[in-house]
Amino acid sequence: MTHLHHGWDKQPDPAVRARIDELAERIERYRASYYAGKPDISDAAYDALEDELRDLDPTHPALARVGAPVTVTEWEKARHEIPMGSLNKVVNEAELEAWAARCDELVVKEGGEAISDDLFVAEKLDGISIEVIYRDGKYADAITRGDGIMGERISPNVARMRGVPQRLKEKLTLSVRGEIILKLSDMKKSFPGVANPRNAAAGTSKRFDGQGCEHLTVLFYDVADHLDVTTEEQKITFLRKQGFGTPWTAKGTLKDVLGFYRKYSSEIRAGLDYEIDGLVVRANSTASQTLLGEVNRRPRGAIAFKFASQAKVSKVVEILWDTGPSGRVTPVAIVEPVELAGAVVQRASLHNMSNVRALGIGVGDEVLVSRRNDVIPYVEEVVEKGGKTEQPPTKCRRCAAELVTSGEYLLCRNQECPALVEGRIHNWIDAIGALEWGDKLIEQLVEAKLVKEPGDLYKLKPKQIADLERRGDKIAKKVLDELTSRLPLTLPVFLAALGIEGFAIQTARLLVSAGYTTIEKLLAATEADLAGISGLGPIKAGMIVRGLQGRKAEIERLIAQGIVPVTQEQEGPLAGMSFCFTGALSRPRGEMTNLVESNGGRVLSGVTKELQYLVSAEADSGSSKAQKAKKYGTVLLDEAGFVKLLQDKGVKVS
Ligand SMILES: NC(=O)c1ccc[n+]([C@@H]2O[C@H](COP(=O)([O-])OP(=O)(O)OC[C@H]3O[C@@H](n4cnc5c(N)ncnc54)[C@H](O)[C@@H]3O)[C@@H](O)[C@H]2O)c1
Ligand SMILES: [Zn+2]
Repeated sequence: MTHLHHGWDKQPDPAVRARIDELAERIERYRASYYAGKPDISDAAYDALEDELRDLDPTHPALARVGAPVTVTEWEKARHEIPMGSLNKVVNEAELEAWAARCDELVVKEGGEAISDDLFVAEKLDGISIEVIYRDGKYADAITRGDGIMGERISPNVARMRGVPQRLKEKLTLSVRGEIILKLSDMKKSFPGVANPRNAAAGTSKRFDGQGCEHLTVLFYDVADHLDVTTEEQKITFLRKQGFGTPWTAKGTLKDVLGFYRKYSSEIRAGLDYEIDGLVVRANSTASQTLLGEVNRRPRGAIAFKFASQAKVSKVVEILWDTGPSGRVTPVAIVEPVELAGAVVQRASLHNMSNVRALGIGVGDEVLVSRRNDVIPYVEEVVEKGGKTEQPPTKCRRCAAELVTSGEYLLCRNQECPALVEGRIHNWIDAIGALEWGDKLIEQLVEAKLVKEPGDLYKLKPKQIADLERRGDKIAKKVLDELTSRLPLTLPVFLAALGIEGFAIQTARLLVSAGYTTIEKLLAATEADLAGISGLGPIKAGMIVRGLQGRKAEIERLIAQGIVPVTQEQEGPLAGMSFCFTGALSRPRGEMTNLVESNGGRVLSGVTKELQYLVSAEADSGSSKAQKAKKYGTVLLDEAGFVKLLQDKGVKVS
């Protein structure tokens, strides 16, 4: 971290001073690009830097500016009748509560009424601010925010946008404020290849030829003075009556607002057809707003309640290329420690090789690290280059084998690579459910070359384990007992333990219930044989066959050692039971089949001698299947009887 908290009683040290100056200079530069519709960095990175500056120097003039000065363009400059401001922001509930409490205190002191019980909320649209002027009810002018005082007159463009009436319902002269946005559905339809609606809206709305403006939308949220209203609610009602499009709004108490915010953060936001970056909360009463006044062209009686962005800037110290258990090489950035969502972060994922290339990241770079919903932190972007761009390695860091590229990934294909061996052993231990076997022990055994494949586990002598660092006789006995206590393995467990791609336990069970009841039968199966099994398909069938063939020698060694999967009995509470479904049942057939199979039972398509249970809508139906079943002595069940049987066996049925 370049800064830590330091007391304001002291003069800031020169390093902090330098960081302040650097941040201020960069912030100005980023703003200029951003308001021209060509941001250099993401909003999250920008906000992180602005927050950092605010922490270091809360009264820095760079923080007080609104928008950016208008640069020379084809558009005519125009002065706003009433300056267009910005909003202060809060990013969590505690900050919002503090804002409301402060407002209440100020208003009450001035003889007004507390605002917390009468707030007005609107979606905070992530677009471009615009002032639109009507004269005698007719559309007259549209001016961008610019630096808040002077903007650009882009009237012909805005006239073409949706949600902007040419005429009002009444012959009024007034100035309204709104946000130019590009709806996501319109972006998809009319702006192929564009990913950021805000930037597209900014660029398009300033095109001199006006092309594309017909796909933009303006939503209005404010009407300047001219009117005789006493609340925000009346303003928005007025706007809607005059034919303006508006964002969603609501009135409520502080508690209501917190509820809206949670609902928006957790679900509503994701389903909207346009982007919002928070909610705007204001005192509903315009009198209270006037009492509260403004500071730095930011009203005190209103606040941007932004959705949390769990991102901070930090510096890359090192880039690691870890080979994982599947051979995949995952790049990880080691960064200077930063606190994110309550945790100190030092490692951030870079996903894969392609991503490293796309980011152009290197040691020494300033990066934006984020952590969302408790997932592993990752590097979102390079904010500023500070060093050489990282070149992906050509050799595995674990085994020095040449790496190969597969799609977006780098892979170590050396089957003897310790990372892969560890991965396979790990998978075996997990699948058979042996306890006491930690990662570290597996690592030690692989390192000592005592274990190369699962079969080697069963050859281990207690002394070999006991002699490892920090182990001993007791541990050795315990882990070896665990291992043998799991024998014999059922066929599905044996198969899943091999860890073949696309071959988890469910799939293994499916194969067994489809008649592949021995390992020999499976090894003899072709892709075409397996592809015919319902629920498998050709892709999985291919993976299974190739995976099994690739491990054939190893499987044979296991069997030769006596690790023979037991095949006669399946595992699960319904092991050894068979069912057939017929007629219209209330649950989908697939669900019933899955219920049986995932608990070790078998589903047959017709009534045979070996069928134990026939399940139909009515247990005593006279259907041909039912008659046949009676002849064979098959038990007839209705759906309720079936459910009861499963429940009696301990199967959960929802
Ligand atoms: N990426 C970059 O380089 C960069 C640079 C500068 C600023 N920014 C971004 O710009 C934003 C800050 O600048 P700002 O002052 O333009 O906006 P702001 O986020 O501070 O919010 C104020 C603006 O919100 C808009 N708004 C939307 N819905 C509204 C509603 N219902 N009621 C009232 N206002 C509403 C208005 O245009 C208003 O001017 C930040 O999100 C920041 O990340 C990014
Ligand atoms: Zn390797």
